[in-house]
Amino acid sequence: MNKTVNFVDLRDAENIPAHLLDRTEADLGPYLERVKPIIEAVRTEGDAALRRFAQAYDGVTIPDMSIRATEEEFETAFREMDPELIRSIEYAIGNIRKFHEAQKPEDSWMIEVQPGVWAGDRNVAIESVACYVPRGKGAFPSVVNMTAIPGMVAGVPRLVIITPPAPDGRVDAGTLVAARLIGVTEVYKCGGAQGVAAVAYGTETVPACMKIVGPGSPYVVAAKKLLSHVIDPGVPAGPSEAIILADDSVDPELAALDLIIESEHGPDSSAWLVTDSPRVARGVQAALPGHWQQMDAKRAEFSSTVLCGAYGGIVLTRDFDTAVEFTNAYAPEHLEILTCDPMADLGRIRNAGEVLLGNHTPVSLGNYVIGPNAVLPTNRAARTHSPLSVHDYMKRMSFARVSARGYREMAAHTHRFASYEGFSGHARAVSSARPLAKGQ
Ligand SMILES: NC(=O)c1ccc[n+]([C@@H]2O[C@H](COP(=O)([O-])OP(=O)(O)OC[C@H]3O[C@@H](n4cnc5c(N)ncnc54)[C@H](O)[C@@H]3O)[C@@H](O)[C@H]2O)c1
Ligand SMILES: N[C@H](CO)Cc1c[nH]c[nH+]1
Ligand SMILES: [Zn+2]
Repeated sequence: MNKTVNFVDLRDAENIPAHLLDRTEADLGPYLERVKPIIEAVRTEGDAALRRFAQAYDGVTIPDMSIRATEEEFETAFREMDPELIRSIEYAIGNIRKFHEAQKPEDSWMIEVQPGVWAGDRNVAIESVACYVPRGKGAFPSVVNMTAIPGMVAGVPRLVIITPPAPDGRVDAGTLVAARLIGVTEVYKCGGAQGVAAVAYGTETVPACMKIVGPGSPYVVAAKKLLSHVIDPGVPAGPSEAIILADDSVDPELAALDLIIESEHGPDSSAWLVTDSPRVARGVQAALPGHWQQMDAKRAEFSSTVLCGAYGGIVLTRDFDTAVEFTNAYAPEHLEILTCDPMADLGRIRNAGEVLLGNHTPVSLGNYVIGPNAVLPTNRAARTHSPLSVHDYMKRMSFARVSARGYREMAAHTHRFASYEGFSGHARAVSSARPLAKGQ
């Protein structure tokens, strides 16, 4: 594999070239056009369209494929699954559930704003949520865990999974095992834009849901964007991306291993080593080919395409402050900090989905077993969005109650506002025209 790792030397640069902050997701144009007819076909033809697209895009050869995973499929998945892997899925579920239970807000709270005036919030689970579990460039029982567990913790009454079928018309076994262990009973075989459309509009088999969560390819991201007026698209989680932020204290072999992690997701991923150490930069550049030779050929190809392409590689900065500045501007989905004092450097990070600290916390652990969610904002969305959490499966409603005592004071202030803004109805509702009992 004689590709050249993308090496960007910014030591003499006045500022960060804007194109370095781009991702493949930045240009959804072609995907938006591509998914429009798919969405319309699912809206008008329902299950028949899902079966047609499963054949066209997922290579399914079973024309009468059952769109909902059957009990027999769940049982077969358990029977065929390596017991050690089942134990690992259970281990991960335990940690992820513990983390998200700690996140869960109380059912409600209330304060007395003024004497005789009470107000508060109630936290209520969303009635129906669809969890998108990708299946194109990999199988993701880990994404089942990351999307279904917070939904169960939140108490969502109807939590379903949609995921692309394999050519034999079945759902990935790990996905079914994780779903059953978590308690999700509805798994539907539809992925890509057609899956998003199915839970947006509903079909004969797939229920319409109020929200969709979970990561996906640009086809999924484009469909969510086009259907955002029909179904809440949730956290913008697109192709995986990472920054490894390193100083001169790190072993380049370790930094190279961790730089590869997210780059292997697909050619549409992004991954950068950002360092002020020429030794580490050159050491990582030299180490990568050896790691690729030890990898699965498809994943090595994905990784080298990313790290030798426009959306990944090595950035060398004149000092560590500039490396931190690049990281905050980039707003990575995953950030690893490999420095002599990562906890101190954590305080300097403003924009990142998750931050993993030190040599013993590679992104792989965060992806699967630590507990925090691995469905994270991509394409710089980390500047304003948070990791998927229990809060994404709930919403708040505020409430208030004003006693007669509180009303007398509030009515006068309210009347002045309404009169100034020209709302006579607002004003009359708090005037002497209000038929309150005498003395109230
Ligand atoms: N941000 C996160 O938290 C997170 C987590 C896990 C994975 N990911 C990312 O999610 C993405 C998953 O993408 P994926 O491709 O593996 O799976 P996917 O399920 O998102 O996409 C595959 C689906 O796309 C559809 N499709 C394929 N070719 C098509 C075409 N030409 N036209 C229309 N539709 C087509 C098919 O229906 C297929 O099932 C990856 O980029 C991965 O990096 C992100
Ligand atoms: N890194 C992905 C989020 O970008 C999560 C994941 C799942 N499986 C492997 N990786
Ligand atoms: Zn990953």
